Amino acid sequence: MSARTTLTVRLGGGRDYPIHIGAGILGEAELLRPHLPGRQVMVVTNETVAPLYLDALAPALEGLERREVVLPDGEAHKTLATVAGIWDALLDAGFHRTATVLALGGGVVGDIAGFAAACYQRGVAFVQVPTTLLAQVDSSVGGKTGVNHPLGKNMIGAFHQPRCVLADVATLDTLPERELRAGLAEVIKYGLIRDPDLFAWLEARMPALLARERRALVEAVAHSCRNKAAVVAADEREAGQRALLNLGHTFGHAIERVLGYGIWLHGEAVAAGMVLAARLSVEMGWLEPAALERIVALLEAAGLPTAPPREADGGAMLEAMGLDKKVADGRWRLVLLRGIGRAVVTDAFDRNALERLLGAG
Ligand SMILES: NC(=O)c1ccc[n+]([C@@H]2O[C@H](COP(=O)([O-])OP(=O)(O)OC[C@H]3O[C@@H](n4cnc5c(N)ncnc54)[C@H](O)[C@@H]3O)[C@@H](O)[C@H]2O)c1
Ligand SMILES: O=C(O)C(=O)C[C@@H](O)[C@H](O)[C@H](O)COP(=O)(O)O
Ligand SMILES: [Zn+2]
Repeated sequence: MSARTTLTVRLGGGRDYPIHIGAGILGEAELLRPHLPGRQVMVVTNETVAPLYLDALAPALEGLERREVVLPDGEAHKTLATVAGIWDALLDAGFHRTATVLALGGGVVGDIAGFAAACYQRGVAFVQVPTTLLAQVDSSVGGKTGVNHPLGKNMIGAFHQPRCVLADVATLDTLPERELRAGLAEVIKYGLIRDPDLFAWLEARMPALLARERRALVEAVAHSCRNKAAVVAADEREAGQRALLNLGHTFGHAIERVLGYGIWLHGEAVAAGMVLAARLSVEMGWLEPAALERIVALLEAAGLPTAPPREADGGAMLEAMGLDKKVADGRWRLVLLRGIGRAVVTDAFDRNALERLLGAG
């Protein structure tokens, strides 16, 4: 694979969009400019990312009417109140329907900014410039935007697709180690749900990824986005197979909520959640114990947790899981595994086994 690559998310109806992946592409105007409907751009970023990357982005926006909103950092700020602050800034600036909201940051900034864009004047253009591994491999693609509610993760939101995604892996140089590892959880997820070759590649290339070798990072982002783009193109609004992207998330979101948002990182909670899903799959006789061992070994190699934290009470986890967005008319659905690279969405799981697994039986 070359140092840079471009993929396309195929939605049809004139809504296809590019994902540009490379090192040092942040300031390249020609990648961004064709996707901006007007001259007004509101850059939404946070207090950590702004001093690191606002200047590097500037050449891409030269000559435009550019404003910034700098949010406080952290999952705890992924709230409706933060979104309201962005709407205030858009109105204060006199921004019109031809404005673009550009998210510069990780998944938290992207989810918040995307939701602000989805609602402002009933929807303005949105561009994603993800600067964490997790955001580059997952959250910047696919159009899920939104915020948390005290009772549940991502409970308030909208589907609002970006016009363009610009993933500059050079920005990952400054990412804290713990955040890099958290991003790897979502990469491993794609291997587990639909790409056994990616899983095997990760088993071989984990040291290179942890060493942040550029080539390995570009490949990991490209493999991940290729998988996500295919799933999203086939099922944009999660009527069916898109729910596979939720592997580990019913458990993971419950961990995040029960501990308090921001205590465990999203990727960490998803890692532990994927192991719980794999263990339940083994209990059901759907997954070979040897596959579970491979999954645990890969997550350990990435330095990720493979069990929920002791403080996450099983009963509280179950209660949180009952609010999951895949629950339909009270019928729970989980993403389970029938092999590495073969996930299913199912309501045919053993409730007693689930309760035993969480220590809530
Ligand atoms: N919309 C989706 O499809 C989707 C998919 C997966 C996750 N998510 C959401 O994404 C969020 C997690 O995103 P995340 O893991 O990117 O966390 P994050 O946005 O909190 O970023 C992690 C940390 O890294 C900092 N940071 C960002 N870029 C940096 C850089 N280049 N150098 C140094 N520091 C940097 C941030 O300020 C933050 O402190 C969760 O809220 C999760 O629910 C959404
Ligand atoms: O894009 C999707 O679809 C996903 O499920 C990707 C997940 O990694 C992501 O965490 C998403 O925000 C979870 O969605 P939710 O609908 O369960 O809130
Ligand atoms: Zn996720």
